[in-house]
Amino acid sequence: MASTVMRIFTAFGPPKAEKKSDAIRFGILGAAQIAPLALITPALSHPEVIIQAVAARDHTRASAFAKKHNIPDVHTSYDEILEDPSIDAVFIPLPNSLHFEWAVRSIRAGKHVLLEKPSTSNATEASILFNLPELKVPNAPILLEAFHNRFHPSLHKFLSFITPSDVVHVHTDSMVPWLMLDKDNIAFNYKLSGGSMMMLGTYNFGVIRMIFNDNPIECLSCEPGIFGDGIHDQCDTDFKAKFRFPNGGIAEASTTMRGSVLWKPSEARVTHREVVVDDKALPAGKEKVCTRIVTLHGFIHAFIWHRIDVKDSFVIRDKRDRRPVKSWTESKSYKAYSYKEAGGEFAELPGEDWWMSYRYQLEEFVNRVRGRDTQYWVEGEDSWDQMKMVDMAYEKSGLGLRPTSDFR
Ligand SMILES: NC(=O)C1=CN([C@@H]2O[C@H](COP(=O)(O)OP(=O)(O)OC[C@H]3O[C@@H](n4cnc5c(N)ncnc54)[C@H](OP(=O)(O)O)[C@@H]3O)[C@@H](O)[C@H]2O)C=CC1
Ligand SMILES: O=C1OC[C@@H](O)[C@H](O)[C@H]1O
Repeated sequence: MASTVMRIFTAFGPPKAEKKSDAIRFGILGAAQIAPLALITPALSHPEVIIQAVAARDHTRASAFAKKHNIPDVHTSYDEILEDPSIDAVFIPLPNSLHFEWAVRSIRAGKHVLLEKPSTSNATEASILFNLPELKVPNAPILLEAFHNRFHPSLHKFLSFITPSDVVHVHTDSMVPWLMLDKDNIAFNYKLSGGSMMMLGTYNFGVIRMIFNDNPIECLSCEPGIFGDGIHDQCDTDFKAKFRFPNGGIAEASTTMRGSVLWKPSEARVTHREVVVDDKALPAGKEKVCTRIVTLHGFIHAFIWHRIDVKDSFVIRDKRDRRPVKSWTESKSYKAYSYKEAGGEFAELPGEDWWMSYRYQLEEFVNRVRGRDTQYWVEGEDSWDQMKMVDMAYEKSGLGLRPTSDFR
């Protein structure tokens, strides 16, 4: 317990690294609520990252934000950050509807881009953004959808217990307590491309796509919940969706942004088909089969808490009539706050148990900018596929796609 408290305490107040003289200088577009968690805090412990500037629509607010977070420069507009030659990279934590425009503008200004999730409002925008000619030239800017949870060691440890082709069913759920978001939140504003699938469900969809290592063929059903007040009703406050994958497997996703006050960690539960297990000790005429269920509790905020449960249900049966002779289960639980703790193939990868998923993500972003190898990355095509899955669900829900920006 004491070590958990210490780990979380250090995650939010990490040791400050001495900055290298050629550190990457970030500008932040918007004094966003998420910026301290997603970038400013992780940057403290990174020797190659300096948060140099912030701009907000309201200069007084930007100045207060800069003072609070020790950011040296305050610019008067987002454009001014893009025009600043001392800025190497930008973080875009704007409402979803503005991701596309400001990512395109930033890339055209030659800045590397860390872009909040979801990458765009829909797949049309994603296809334009991730196929920009400016991204295909030598020394092109780096563009990353900030899918922080996908960089955490726990997710990779979890995936190491899964055989994608054998997955028959996936359950995922995630929630935000209702107290955390009022009706004015950008999450419930259609013009700003809000909705629970955009804000939270996208994590469920991302982890489902990683589990199958594939994209869904079809959204079988999608039932959204809405406020029903005639104002916010194009935005889902919660949803339940079902998808079919190319191997025949089914994935279910449910999310609520009106959850109970008691926070429940997100959960991804994966059921495999029954497979025959080689066992030389078995008498002729008998076979051993196994059905595996792997659960990751805490697939979004794994750095706070997570647990991976692996449950193998074995049966020894008669081959002729499939009559069970013996059955038993073997269960084991794991955690992986660092790659060292994940062990095995991961053991030598960098990180500390107090690194947040955002810190792991920043490590890889810097590696890419520096032209170094990355052990994990979310490619542009992956982000585009992700938005196709989001679109599939919105189409099925009857709420329709989130609006496409006019910006080109
Ligand atoms: N990675 C994560 O864990 C999380 C990611 N997110 C993502 O981050 C992004 C921002 O979320 P969050 O920080 O909660 O958002 P905020 O409500 O804090 O808004 C972000 C910024 O948007 C700017 N903005 C620009 N135009 C508008 C407008 N028309 N209406 C409202 N705001 C505007 C504001 O900038 P200004 O300061 O210039 O006024 C504001 O600071 C979203 O894309 C969301 O999906 C959200 C939560 C968690
Ligand atoms: O990105 C997010 O992660 C955590 C949630 O609390 C938040 O609403 C969401 O946008």
